[in-house]
Amino acid sequence: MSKYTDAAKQLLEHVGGSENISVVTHCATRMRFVLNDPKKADIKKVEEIDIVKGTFTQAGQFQVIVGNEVASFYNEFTAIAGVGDTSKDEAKQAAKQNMNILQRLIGHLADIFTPLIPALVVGGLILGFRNVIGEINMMNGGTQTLVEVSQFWAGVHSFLWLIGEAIFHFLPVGITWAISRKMGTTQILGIVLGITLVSPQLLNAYGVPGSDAIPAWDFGFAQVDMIGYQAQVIPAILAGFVLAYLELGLRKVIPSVVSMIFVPFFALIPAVLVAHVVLGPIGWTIGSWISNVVYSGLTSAFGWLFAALFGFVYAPLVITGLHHMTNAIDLQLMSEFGGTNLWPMIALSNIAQGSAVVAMIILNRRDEKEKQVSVPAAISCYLGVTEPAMFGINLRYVFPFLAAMVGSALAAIISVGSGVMANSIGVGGIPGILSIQVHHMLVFAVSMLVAIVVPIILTMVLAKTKMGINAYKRLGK
Ligand SMILES: OC[C@H]1O[C@H](O[C@H]2O[C@H](CO)[C@@H](O)[C@H](O)[C@H]2O)[C@H](O)[C@@H](O)[C@@H]1O
Repeated sequence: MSKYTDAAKQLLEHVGGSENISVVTHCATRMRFVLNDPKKADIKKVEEIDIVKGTFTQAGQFQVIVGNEVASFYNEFTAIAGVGDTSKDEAKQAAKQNMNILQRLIGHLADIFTPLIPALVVGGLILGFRNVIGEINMMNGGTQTLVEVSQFWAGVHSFLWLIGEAIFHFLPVGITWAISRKMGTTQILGIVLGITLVSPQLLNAYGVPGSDAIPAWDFGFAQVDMIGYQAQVIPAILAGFVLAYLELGLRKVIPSVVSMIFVPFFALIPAVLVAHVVLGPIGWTIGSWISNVVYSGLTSAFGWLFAALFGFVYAPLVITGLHHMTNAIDLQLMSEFGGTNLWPMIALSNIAQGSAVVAMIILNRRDEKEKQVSVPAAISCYLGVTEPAMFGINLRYVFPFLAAMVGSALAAIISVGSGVMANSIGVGGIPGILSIQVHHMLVFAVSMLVAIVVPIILTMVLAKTKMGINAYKRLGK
């Protein structure tokens, strides 16, 4: 019996038992259910469970917000419930859901990038650390970097790139794997497909612009360029879905007695071919187009407006669980422009939510019970995970949530307005500054300060207004 056993049993009962669970997965902070009959879930009782911070229903998916311990809780839950994480039904269920094309696309992107987040965050931390030791002139009176003066740090810098490269340049492997996982198809085939997009046999994507001759497969009647898709998102997404749909289609027509041989064979080879002949070049063009639009939008005269809007709505987007789609754009920006001006706003929004909680800690300093939730929630926000803060505190009172959104919008305007770029996605909280390009660190620090100070002051002011007083009354405080 673990410390999660009781809560897991209660959750199982209140979602309607194992028979009512079609699929259960988890992301960084929440359990995500596809329920056979959503009406059988007793939402009120689920929300009363100690470990549960809140619930949310998004496009037919019932999400239960647990917080940072969700992975351990999930293991206990699935062991008790006797259900696994992915299932063939998942794709069918998703298709049944009543979503328009845009909602489906965003939902797909969120599902693909959620399992990649731990690797992306480690990668961001590593690149951030390399940034500090390799770019900041902190030695010999500010004239040299640590790497320049010390063989040890030069070795560390070079070694860490092994991991950084594996995460960011070999990302297509993660994407095609995540798609096969999401679609309930054969995961190893997804991995193999991804490797064929970044294989060392190909000309590295980063070498393409300066290359005199592009190697090609010569089929006699036609040649196909042997180009790698390092760090490219869209080619991998397109190829991953082609493979998954081919496999799902073939499973229906190939007799099960020979399906183990013929399904992978007839799914993988055409998928790799189509990936290199059609999808790769098209996907690369679409990816460049998307990143150019976002980058131009943020660097245009109206950049501040986009920034204000993004900064304001990012936290509500996190509530829906669809925010992970921004990773696709960040990664595309990184491959196109060597950095992203979108991700710094994400870190700022997370910091702003944490700061609103800090204000609530100060305001409710005598409330010991609330402090058990609010203190860890604020720390978690400052380290990039906001659900415990939003569902545990800010959304319950509402006004701190609003104060954080305003602070986030202002900080985003400063960040984007000053041209801040991050080298990569990083830890989306205070350590996020390590991922910011060195010459932008100072101004980013200013926007961080705004994301801290404005929500704190605004939350305190709003607490004294009708909005704040009503919130306290509503919560019986
Ligand atoms: O849903 C979990 C969290 O997802 C986002 O944060 C995570 O992804 C960020 C990159 O998009 C990364 O910077 C951060 O460190 C990760 O925790 C979101 O920004 C958070 O608000 C959310 O809690």
